[in-house]
Amino acid sequence: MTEPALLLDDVSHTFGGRPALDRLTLAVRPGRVTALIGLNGAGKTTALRALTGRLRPTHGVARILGHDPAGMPADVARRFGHVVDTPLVYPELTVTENLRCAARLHGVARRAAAAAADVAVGRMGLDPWRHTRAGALSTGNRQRLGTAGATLHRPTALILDEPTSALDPQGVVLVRELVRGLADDGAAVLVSSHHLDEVARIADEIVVLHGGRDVGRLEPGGTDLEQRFFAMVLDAGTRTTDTGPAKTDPAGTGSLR
Ligand SMILES: Nc1ncnc2c1ncn2[C@@H]1O[C@H](COP(=O)(O)OP(=O)(O)OP(=O)(O)O)[C@@H](O)[C@H]1O
Repeated sequence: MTEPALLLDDVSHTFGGRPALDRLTLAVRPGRVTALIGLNGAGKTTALRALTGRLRPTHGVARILGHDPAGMPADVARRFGHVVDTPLVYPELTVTENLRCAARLHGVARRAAAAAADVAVGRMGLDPWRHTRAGALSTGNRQRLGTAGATLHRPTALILDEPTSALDPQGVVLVRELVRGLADDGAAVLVSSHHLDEVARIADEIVVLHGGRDVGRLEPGGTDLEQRFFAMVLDAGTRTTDTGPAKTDPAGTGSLR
């Protein structure tokens, strides 16, 4: 079996004594998309921050392509892409300039960077805004730009924290195609989301987090995902963090917000 390209091994983290992650182990192998799903405060972003090296976990090990994320060699860092917290976008630069910059930062040669930026503009539906300053973009288009910048070098390991949270239905489809395309080319992708319907369409595996713990897996092709999600969360109890009681979804949107 191939080695995981993204790995959290027995990772725990506390904030001021409060557990945010509790012995979480997660491995994403090349060609696979894993979705992390959970209620607000479940620990999704903390897990992704630990994996990207933005947070040094209290216990356990994080690895990106076999390396400590806080000290990746440059050639490994160039095969990695991520958007966690705020996307790396320069507000004073245009969409195209930002993407060229992102390509260069990921080690793409100058001439190829211009071409990669053009492809990324098209792929994320940003053509009407290619000469717009990033600071003047709508929230959704800024999110499209962040995702484009993190993926235009075709990373082999990719982490996206709620990549569709601000997107319209067209943007959701574009992100889905992008993520699936990268995975089909061999990338390992870890994506967090609140939207079961959406992750069921792109993920090979759905990991349910609650109170910082892995409380079970959902089969993306399965039925009654939402019911099974809430059953897992209720089973796990409400003993940790500020996750709070499980919420229902009266609007039937499939959103867990
Ligand atoms: N910098 C921080 N300082 C203190 N507590 C934090 C910090 N970041 C996260 N937490 C706490 O850790 C727990 C997990 O938070 P996290 O942001 O990882 O959850 P999440 O699943 O991403 O939530 P959401 O769906 O709301 O984005 C929560 O109890 C949160 O309050």
